[in-house]
Amino acid sequence: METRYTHSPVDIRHYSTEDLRREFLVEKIFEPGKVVLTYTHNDRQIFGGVTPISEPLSVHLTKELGVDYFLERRELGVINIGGPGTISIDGETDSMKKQDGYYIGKGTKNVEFRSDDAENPAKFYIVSTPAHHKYPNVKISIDDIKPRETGESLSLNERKIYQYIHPNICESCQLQMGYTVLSPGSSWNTMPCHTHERRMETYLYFDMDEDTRVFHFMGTPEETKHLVVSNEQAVISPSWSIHCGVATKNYTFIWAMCGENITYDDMDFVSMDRLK
Ligand SMILES: O=C(O)C(=O)C[C@H](O)C(=O)CO
Ligand SMILES: [Zn+2]
Repeated sequence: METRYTHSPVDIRHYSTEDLRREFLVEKIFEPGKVVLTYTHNDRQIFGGVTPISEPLSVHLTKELGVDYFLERRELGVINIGGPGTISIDGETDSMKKQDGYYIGKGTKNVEFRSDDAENPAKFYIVSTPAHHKYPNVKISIDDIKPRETGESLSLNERKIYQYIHPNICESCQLQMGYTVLSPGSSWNTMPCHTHERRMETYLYFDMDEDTRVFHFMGTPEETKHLVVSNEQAVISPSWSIHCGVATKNYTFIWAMCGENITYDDMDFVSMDRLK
């Protein structure tokens, strides 16, 4: 597991492109047959990819977290963005096609991920945050979520926001997770942009062609910087940072947040005249 430490807005003022990418971009999330995880000290979120091929995969973190098993003091969100697979949770197995998700509560001892077809493996994107209460495990299908339809094609930001781990769907201690799909012809996400001082967030960009790039904006509203992001790469967004992007073609992203509250709309919107 790779560790990323935290920064103040002043720290990044003189970062080169390379410095910014090293600190805030995760370039490889899905590796065949592997569990690839990043631990950010921003609210201690762990995120990454589980890509089983012919053997099942599980997350084994004990010494790293000072516990006997991964979810002893954590909760977990999962969304499959690859081929069909299954998930076994303390012996109970459920199918997981593309866009199926799961909330898995604290205290769950065994989570095993499998692909149905090694030629078209499942890609489980997982996010875990500290938790001090057990809430029930819930399977979440995109079909059960009424998306928020937002933006408009004339502003190039028409998109649907599917809130998977959200009080409307399931309980959680602090994890919120969802899936935003840009309409064809739209390319801006989260514009007008916002910060949320009370929560950090990570973004995984995917469903992009090989040559599509997202220009992800970060930094304080008054001093923005950007990261050029390819398919299936993730960005860490500290609480003080804006997080929005524009791409050369439509795309999809998974956002995951944790911190003080689970109030999705608790955002500090940034007026256009502040952006620099
Ligand atoms: O398209 C959007 O707008 C989003 O998906 C925004 C994220 O959900 C977010 O930043 C929540 O704080
Ligand atoms: Zn946000």
